[in-house]
Amino acid sequence: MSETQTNHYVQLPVLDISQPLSPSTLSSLSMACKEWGFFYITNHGVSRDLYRKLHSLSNHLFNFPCESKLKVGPSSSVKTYTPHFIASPFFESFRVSGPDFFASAQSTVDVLFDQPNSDFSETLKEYGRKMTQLSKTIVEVVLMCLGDDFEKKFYESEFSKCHGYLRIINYSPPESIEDQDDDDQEIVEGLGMHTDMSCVTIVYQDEIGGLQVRSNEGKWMNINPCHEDTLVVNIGDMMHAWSNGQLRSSEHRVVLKLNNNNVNRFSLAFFWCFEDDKNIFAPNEVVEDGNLRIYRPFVCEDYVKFRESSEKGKFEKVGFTVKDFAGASVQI
Ligand SMILES: O=C(O)CCC(=O)C(=O)O
Ligand SMILES: [Fe+2]
Repeated sequence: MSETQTNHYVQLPVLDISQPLSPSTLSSLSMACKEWGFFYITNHGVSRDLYRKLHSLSNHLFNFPCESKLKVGPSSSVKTYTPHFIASPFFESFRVSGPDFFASAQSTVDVLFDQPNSDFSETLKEYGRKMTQLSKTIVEVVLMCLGDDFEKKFYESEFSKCHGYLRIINYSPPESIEDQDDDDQEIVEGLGMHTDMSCVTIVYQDEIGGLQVRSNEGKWMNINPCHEDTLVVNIGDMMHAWSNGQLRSSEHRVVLKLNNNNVNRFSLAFFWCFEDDKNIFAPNEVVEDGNLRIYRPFVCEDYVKFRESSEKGKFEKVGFTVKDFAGASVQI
């Protein structure tokens, strides 16, 4: 199914993560987190060189024959390789999980390569370490958006056991079609509409673009393709539920144009999540005066399992969100 590309770009604040937060930056960030659940970060400390390396090493893995890649995936309890036709015909991904990113990456490499090779795992170890550091800083900043000193009050007690995993994604371009209108470009979904389950997600997307966020009115808005110097951050369901819905976990998707010179789109999504046995329950201070809780308390792992098993949404292509899972029919 194809549809027509829209040309609306959403305006999002850019947070210089290397600098102390000014009151005006905090206020625009806070607005963006509540309205869009998306913002950009810059000066994140990941070099262009590291991204180039990640891209070329990942391509190497994706270039293995399908039969080899399938050996990585379904055999393990964590679905490390997601083949085409799960999320969409154009989507495939490898997952690398923390905290030992090296070991996780190496278990994939060991299945694919005949010879010992640690280039990929070393690089993933470095990227995992950088994303872990960044995620911690981002969670602190996001907590500041909720109230004065909230990072001091809640970071240690609620967020210090978070863990991360990375999804390395290869989108193959759809084949071009005839009868194309010059103004309106035909598009297909590379990754269907979903919300992330994480507390926060950090996305690197290459220059091709295609990431879109759904506005409150249901309109698809483009998120600028960022170059190596800017990353996209979005709020996921866990943070949304913990903040009693104050921070938005927006529906988003990835669209692919039918004619982009046959170039694959490459992206990296790093998900920073609560520990499995965490009971998510918005603290009193987070529930604004006069408001009630909009989610019943739930255990993180149960939500992840609900998402993985829900028929409509085989993990990446999700029809359900935390609202379906823990939305309170009676407010508490
Ligand atoms: O590929 C992208 O740009 C975003 C991927 C994404 O939203 C996800 O994996 O959850
Ligand atoms: Fe996502």
